[in-house]
Amino acid sequence: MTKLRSLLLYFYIAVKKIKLYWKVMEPIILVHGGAGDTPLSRIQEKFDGNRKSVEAGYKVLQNGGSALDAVEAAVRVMEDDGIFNAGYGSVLNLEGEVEMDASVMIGSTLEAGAITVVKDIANPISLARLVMEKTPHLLLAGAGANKFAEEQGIPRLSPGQLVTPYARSILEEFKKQKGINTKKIPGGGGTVGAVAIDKNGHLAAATSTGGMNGKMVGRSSDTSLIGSGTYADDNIGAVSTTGHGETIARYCLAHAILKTMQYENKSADEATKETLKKMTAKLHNTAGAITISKDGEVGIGFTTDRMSWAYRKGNQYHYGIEPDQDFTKELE
Ligand SMILES: NC(=O)C[C@H](N)C(=O)O
Repeated sequence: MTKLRSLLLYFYIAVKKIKLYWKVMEPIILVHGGAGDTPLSRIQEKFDGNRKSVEAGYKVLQNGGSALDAVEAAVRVMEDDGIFNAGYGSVLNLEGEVEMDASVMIGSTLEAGAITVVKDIANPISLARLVMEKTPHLLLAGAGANKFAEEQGIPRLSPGQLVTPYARSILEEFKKQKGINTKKIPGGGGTVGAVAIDKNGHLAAATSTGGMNGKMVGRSSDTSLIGSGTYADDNIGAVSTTGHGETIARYCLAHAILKTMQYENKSADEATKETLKKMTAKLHNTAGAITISKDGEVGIGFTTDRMSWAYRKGNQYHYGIEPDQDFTKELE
């Protein structure tokens, strides 16, 4: 009997050690569809878009795919949707054009890629990934980034193909209101982002945006800046942010959230909410963020009126858009 007991104990310790060595994680994909004053009429469409995005990302993770592949797949779905301010549906600059920013980062090696002020491509997030994987650089801008896209075989769309009637209408509204109101996010946000942890415990983050409605031509946003819009580190967590870009960039928001987790021993949710509150108190402007910690904790926060978000962990699907909202669904 004692022999059997010590054998069982031995087996238990061995399994624990193996698990520690090959960190087997429950995969999670968490997405956002932008922080801002989303009109009530667009809430359901945002929920639908976030659900499709989570489905795409989770499928990758379920099949044993990497966090990087999952966040790219999730963001691509939202870039194609039309309801979000990214890819098709991006807000317009003062001259009525779409100029997009995106960034991606992997937590295992801290490799990252970004693009800014890019025109006429469907999926900026995939171009950011190519910058990471195929160039010695971190960030490509404007005409150079578009040239690289062509070299990589990414089709160039015709001018105006990414412009939706909604984007055109809010630019008109913005122009009527005369000029850039730096304290508000004109156009109600809608940037998209995703963070994921895969079964090997690796993290990745991705963010994509059309920027700000009525922005100056050539304006580049926080979404293209590693540390502001996007950050991932397997030793801490992964973050994607959204909101007033100039404020997020000055606060290095994504990195600030992770440092709060690392040095102040806060959970992903505490760090996300508290860092956002501190940023808003100091810089008097608003934002939102989503976070996954290295242990698979989820963090969601925003100081804007709304931010649509959704995640899947196992068979649990969670989503919301208002403060403190958390709808839960049990999936098959
Ligand atoms: N809604 C957003 O997230 C906008 C983006 N952060 C920007 O400033 O361009």
